[in-house]
Amino acid sequence: MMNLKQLVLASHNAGKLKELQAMLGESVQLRSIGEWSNVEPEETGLSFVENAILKARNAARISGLPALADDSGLAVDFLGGAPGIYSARYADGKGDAANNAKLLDALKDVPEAERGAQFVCVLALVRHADDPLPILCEGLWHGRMLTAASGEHGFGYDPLFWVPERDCSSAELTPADKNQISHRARAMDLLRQRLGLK
Ligand SMILES: O=c1nc[nH]c2c1ncn2[C@H]1C[C@H](O)[C@@H](COP(=O)(O)OP(=O)(O)OP(=O)(O)O)O1
Ligand SMILES: [Mg+2]
Repeated sequence: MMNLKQLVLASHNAGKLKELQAMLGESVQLRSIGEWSNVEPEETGLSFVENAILKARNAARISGLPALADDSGLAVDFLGGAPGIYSARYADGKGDAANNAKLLDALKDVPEAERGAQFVCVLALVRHADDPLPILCEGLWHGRMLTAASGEHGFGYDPLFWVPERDCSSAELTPADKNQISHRARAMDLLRQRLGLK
């Protein structure tokens, strides 16, 4: 269907590259769009799907290769699904630590029963920049919001996300374990099926 030996990952997030490459194994080499450009496209979509497609098209256009994008985020029940597609920009672009501090503060008086949340991941694969039929796969991961950060692994909101099936934070999981059960793992599992890689 296309040469899948090399795919450009339309992401400037090193955490995503590491996780997605580990999930794909050695059969597909993911090359970061950072090899071509450090300019990040503006994520103007209103949904994870729209932003994933927009990022994938941009990377395919710049690189001339098929491109995979990951648009993901954290949807907190008490906040009506925020920060959602705005997760990376929640604290106005000040980074993961500021995002986490802002979220802890927003949830500081929220009781345990109302602290449900889910990580969302949408993967979009385009064969070329104007591909009329992007492959789309999504994954969700249900958990709860902790009242303090815990753990050193992972990236982003991992230290604040309690994983019921492991009884620890996402940042306390080993990378290999997170890559078996995360929202990204679920989306990638579907993508591998769609591509006939499993
Ligand atoms: O497994 C995860 N563990 C913890 N946090 C996570 C995870 N997955 C997404 N997240 C958070 C990070 C960021 O705040 C937002 C993604 O935003 P998103 O725009 O998709 O990614 P990004 O700007 O970091 O990189 P890029 O757009 O170049 O792919 O959700
Ligand atoms: Mg982004």
